[in-house]
Amino acid sequence: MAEIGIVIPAAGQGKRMGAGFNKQFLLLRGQPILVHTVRLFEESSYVSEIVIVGAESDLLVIKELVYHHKFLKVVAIIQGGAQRQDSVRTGVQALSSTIQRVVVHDGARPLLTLQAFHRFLEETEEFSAAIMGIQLKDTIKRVDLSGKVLETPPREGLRAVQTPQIFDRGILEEAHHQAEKVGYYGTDDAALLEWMGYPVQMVEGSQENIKVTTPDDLWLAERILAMREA
Ligand SMILES: Nc1ccn([C@@H]2O[C@H](COP(=O)(O)OP(=O)(O)OP(=O)(O)O)[C@@H](O)[C@H]2O)c(=O)n1
Ligand SMILES: C[C@](O)(CO)[C@H](O)COP(=O)(O)O
Repeated sequence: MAEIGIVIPAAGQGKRMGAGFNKQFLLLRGQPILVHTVRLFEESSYVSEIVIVGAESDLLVIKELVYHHKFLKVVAIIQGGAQRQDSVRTGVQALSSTIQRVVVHDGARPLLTLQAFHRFLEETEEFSAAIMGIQLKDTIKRVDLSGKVLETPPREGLRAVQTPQIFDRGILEEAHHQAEKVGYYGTDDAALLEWMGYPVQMVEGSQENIKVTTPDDLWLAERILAMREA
């Protein structure tokens, strides 16, 4: 398997969490969310390098955490941008030039397991771009701004998308570069490749791989981790 470089965007403000500070530092089983996320990749034998992208005001704390936990694969801790996409673009640039396969994983998804990550790597090895997603449990409706229902898209063809997302570095950098040039923003990195016309493969994700976004997610994440420890 090719050498893998990990980019962890962790430069958000966590507004929906409402903690008043970056949610990556909230504790789960006594450890900051970001520590859980980084540890997973530190422990993976497939991973050579990790880049963490943080907000300017958080960089020192992140450096201390990396030092304290002896995360030796972390090669750079750099300042992020205004949007997640800006943070990822900057993060990819900080990987060594030898890294040609890049995984992007939200700092706010601390529940990915080594087993799920390795299965993802194996299932996506042949694809230049691939992502994880899960089937939807609810019916989805498209609505207008007033709330009027416009349509009910068939659920079979829909997935709720997660990270990790894996890419050949060349096309990821090209997509980010072109998107930046014209000011195109997507809510994940795969959207930029789709926009460029590159194929993106979907593989099955994990129901437990939630993004800790709101206080109820923190509650759920704590319970999932407690269950795993039991
Ligand atoms: N400018 C930004 C915005 C987000 N992120 C990161 O992208 C991931 C997914 O974003 P999200 O869960 O939306 O985090 P926040 O942007 O912090 O949340 P909110 O939108 O509630 O402020 C997070 O790990 C977040 O830190 C980032 O690196 N740079
Ligand atoms: C990348 C992502 O986690 C896939 O679901 C999601 O799009 C990030 O969105 P956010 O609004 O930046 O949390």
